[in-house]
Amino acid sequence: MIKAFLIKYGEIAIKGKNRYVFENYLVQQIKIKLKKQGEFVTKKEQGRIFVEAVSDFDYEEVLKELKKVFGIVSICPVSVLDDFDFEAIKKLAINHIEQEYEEKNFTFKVYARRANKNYPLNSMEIAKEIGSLLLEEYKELKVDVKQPQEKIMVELRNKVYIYSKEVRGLGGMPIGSAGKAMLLLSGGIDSPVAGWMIAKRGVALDAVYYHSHPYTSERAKQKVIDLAKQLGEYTGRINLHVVPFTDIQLYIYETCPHEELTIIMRRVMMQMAETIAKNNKGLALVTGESLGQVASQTIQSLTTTNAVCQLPVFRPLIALDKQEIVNISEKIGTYETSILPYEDCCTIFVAKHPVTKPNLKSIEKSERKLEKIDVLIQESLDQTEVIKI
Ligand SMILES: Nc1ncnc2c1ncn2[C@@H]1O[C@H](COP(=O)(O)OP(=O)(O)OP(=O)(O)O)[C@@H](O)[C@H]1O
Repeated sequence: MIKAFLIKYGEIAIKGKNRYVFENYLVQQIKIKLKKQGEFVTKKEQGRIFVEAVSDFDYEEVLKELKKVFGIVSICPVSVLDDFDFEAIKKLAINHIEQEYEEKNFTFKVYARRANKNYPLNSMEIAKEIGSLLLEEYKELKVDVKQPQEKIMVELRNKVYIYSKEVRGLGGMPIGSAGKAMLLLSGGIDSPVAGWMIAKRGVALDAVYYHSHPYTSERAKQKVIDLAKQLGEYTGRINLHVVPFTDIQLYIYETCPHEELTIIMRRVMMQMAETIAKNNKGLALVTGESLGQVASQTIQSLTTTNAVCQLPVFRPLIALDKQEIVNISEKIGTYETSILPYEDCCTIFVAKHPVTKPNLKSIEKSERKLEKIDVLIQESLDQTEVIKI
């Protein structure tokens, strides 16, 4: 049975002197992901990562987990041997084909590499010997040196490795290698996708959700928790900050011109997210905004929102169409939850004709009427519930 995997990574390999830092993050993420799958030895080995099971494990489940680790470009199930005796290597090759292929009727080419140049056979000879062996053993196999369906890799390094299948990983950078950010997570389609995209660049995530009970229900909150869990499958631990937002929203509603509600509310959200981020080592904010999607997502609106933030605001969906966002959300598994029909606080207090080109000065003028806002913000931050996902 296959008990090991060779993990290949792309972008990390072109890092300079601090490449090892990124490799360490990747090893750490793999270890975290496989924790519940059994016992594994995970270590760096010559520009790749080698994962070997030392207990029983579920092959499909382990592959599924590894396919959710950012930084991995491909996963090769590998047959491994400590014995360099060529007869033993031949047996390993047969074993490998037996385990990896039900139908043995493909074209193939053997590629060999050896680290020890004193080994009695050179790479060409190893490839030739193993190729002839496979042809002899499986009558339906054919060699195709130009466009083989299967590439059989035989590598003699510190151990003997034989692999032939490469399962594609997600790519990107390992979580944590690019710091941490605070995701503004609503129950919609967009923000989970935005979080996933930023996490793919190596950013660990915390999340904040503004909950306007009783205008938004417990089910709306549960939906956000479920989305955070689905996102957590890729990002690892997320601290979800559930901020009570009703009093703030009502106060803005009573005090400010209704056409400015959305933009003022958004500025308060960003301001609070920034405070929570700064208290939790967050280096940036992330939102699911996409240019032109709604009134609060025009260039003028985004500029007005940015004006209240010191931290950088990442909007990875800014140039994506709705369908492109939907496609990603289906791929990462958040779509079905996102389309559940529970209300969001932004949609409840929305004006009929919101400003689409807000002017910062007039927004600030309206905000000056919000004399109690600092007190309300502080109360709401004090009552924030932190859910560990
Ligand atoms: N209740 C909320 N809690 C936390 N963040 C929110 C909330 N509502 C909106 N946001 C943030 O503001 C962004 C824009 O929200 P808006 O409702 O305008 O757009 P949207 O396109 O419907 O986004 P989404 O699909 O993510 O809900 C969201 O992507 C999210 O990052």
